[in-house]
Amino acid sequence: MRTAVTGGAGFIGSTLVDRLRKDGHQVLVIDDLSRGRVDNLDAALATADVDLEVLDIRDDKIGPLFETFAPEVVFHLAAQIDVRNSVADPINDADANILGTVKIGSAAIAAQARKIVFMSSGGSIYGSPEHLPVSEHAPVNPLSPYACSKISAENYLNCFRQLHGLDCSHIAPANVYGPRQDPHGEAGVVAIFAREMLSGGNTFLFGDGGNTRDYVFVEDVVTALIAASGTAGSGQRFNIGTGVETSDRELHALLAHATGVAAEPTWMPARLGDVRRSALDAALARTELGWTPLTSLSEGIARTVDFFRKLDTTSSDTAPSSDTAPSTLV
Ligand SMILES: C[C@H]1O[C@H](OP(=O)(O)OP(=O)(O)OC[C@H]2O[C@@H](n3cnc4c(=O)[nH]c(N)nc43)[C@H](O)[C@@H]2O)[C@@H](O)[C@@H](O)C1=O
Repeated sequence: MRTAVTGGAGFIGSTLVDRLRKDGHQVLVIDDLSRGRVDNLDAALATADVDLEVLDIRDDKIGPLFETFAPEVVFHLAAQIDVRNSVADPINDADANILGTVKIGSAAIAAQARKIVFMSSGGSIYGSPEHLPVSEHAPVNPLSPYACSKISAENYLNCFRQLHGLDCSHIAPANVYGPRQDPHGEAGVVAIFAREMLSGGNTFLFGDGGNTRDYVFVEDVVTALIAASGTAGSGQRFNIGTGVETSDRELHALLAHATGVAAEPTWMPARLGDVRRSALDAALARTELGWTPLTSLSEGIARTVDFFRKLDTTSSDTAPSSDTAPSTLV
């Protein structure tokens, strides 16, 4: 199958590209490298099956590029991913995430692609829901421009599906973690703790350390993206998470165990804007996509720590990939 992956040089995107390539697909990566890294694609680009086009998703060249490559499926992961940045600069966020999606969707329609699989954000679009784990039936309640832009992009793609027959599904993950996550970003606490513990730095816990998150391993998210590229789940959003809440304190202890570092965290006041509890109900993905998370948190953390440990010994560059590239947070 011919596939295009926007944001394919980022943390999630490049993991997706690796899987698509191993499954025998042709991949066109579109990434402006604002956050993504070519290093993430080193193995993929060494093959004849993967090409990288360094381009902003809003560039007019996207149309002709898609017409020439003729992807059957477009995985759209490129986005402005910083929630705080979306609050400070909602116009930039809307420009990248809404207009960028309209551009990618229009190019996919013109190139007669079959489907677009969109990276939404299960962690942000429901706000602070009453019941956890939250299902897709819960009302959306965007508390940031970022969440607004993700919901808006879903709506545009659903509209294009009805207007033009370009099929779509939306993958809405919880807190994604794993190798290649950017430890220098605003979010991504697993990568942040791993890097700090391995390099002898400080780790911080905010408030009482009792915030909870649903941590889902990047390989499991990639499995969901690929499962959604078939005919199932037409026009639907799929929450992708484990349904399990892990507190910041518990996460810190798991990372300390995996790195073998016993350092105590530095306690800081609670951060304004931090959600208290978060977990996603992925029942729809289980029934419709046959998806289930295969990686336990302890195994995923061990693999992530292993990645950062090797990076330390093989490179002086301590800044591996970013979240989903040009910019995703989920
Ligand atoms: C939907 C939503 O999802 C994510 O936001 P997040 O859940 O806040 O992600 P995080 O990895 O920054 O924090 C997770 C937990 O970990 C705690 N925590 C402790 N110590 C540190 C610490 O040192 N750094 C950070 N960042 N968090 C820490 C922090 O207080 C929180 O309880 C982002 O993708 C975000 O962009 C987004 O939109």
